[in-house]
Amino acid sequence: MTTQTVEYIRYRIPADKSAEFLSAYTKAAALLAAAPQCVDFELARCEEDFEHYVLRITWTSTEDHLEGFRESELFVDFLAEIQPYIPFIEEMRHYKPTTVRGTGSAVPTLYEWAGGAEAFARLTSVFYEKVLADEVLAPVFAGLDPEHAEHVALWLAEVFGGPPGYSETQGGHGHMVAKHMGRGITEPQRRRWVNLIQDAADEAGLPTDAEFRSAFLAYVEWGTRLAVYFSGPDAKPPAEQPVPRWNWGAAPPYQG
Ligand code: HEM
Repeated sequence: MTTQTVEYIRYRIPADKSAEFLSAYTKAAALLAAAPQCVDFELARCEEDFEHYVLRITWTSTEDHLEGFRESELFVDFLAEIQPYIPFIEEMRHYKPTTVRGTGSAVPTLYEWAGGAEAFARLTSVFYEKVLADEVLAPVFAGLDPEHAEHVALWLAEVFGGPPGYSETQGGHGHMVAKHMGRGITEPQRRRWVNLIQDAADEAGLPTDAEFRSAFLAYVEWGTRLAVYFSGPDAKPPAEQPVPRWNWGAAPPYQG
């Protein structure tokens, strides 16, 4: 359970003070942005009743907010900006996030964008043909289970936001990671894996747009580096964790 807490501050600002309120918060925002206890924040104005504003601030924890930020020099400057509006606060409390959370379907998943299950099946089948013909990787995958490519396709599909096919038929994150333990994967092998999966993505016709490929490669970099770590001598078996769910990161899909 995260220690993060979300503070909601509801204001009712008379119409004649609204411009100066927004200007004060524009300055106060720089102080929140500089606070190491602040994760993110947003001030929203009510569409139905312009006098109502809600400021949402996510803090690393309630304690960090009350004993860290509130005791800091930044807070002195922050307070100087927003003090005139304290009498207009209607609610100021911390809320703990519950497990009820999620994202909607406004943004397609990487899985949908790639072309769904068939796209990942094409990808891994081309990829493992390349792997088995590759002088660096062929020895690593000698005696490969014929279903390996299909399993990896299920894994990638699930990671990129598709159905939980790997978790349901093979196991969770720990199961997948365990397949790499003791294999002593080297950096040249890892890098070849990364290069070949990108070649395979081209040949299998996965989208080539900048946003998709940068998100795809980000996961491949992350995943292969974890594979190297877990294949090494110091690796401890991972605690069972859910399969990671990768998303678009800083560059969402371009939908013109
Ligand atoms: C993003 C990176 C990676 C992903 C998503 C991935 C995925 C997987 C999955 C899902 C399995 C289990 C397959 C099954 O359940 O049958 C597996 C096994 C394996 N992986 Fe990876 N892997 C990655 C990186 C690597 C790298 C860099 C290497 C070596 C260069 C590697 C070598 C192997 C080997 C040798 C196995 C065992 C194959 C077998 O069952 O005989 N993997 N991988």
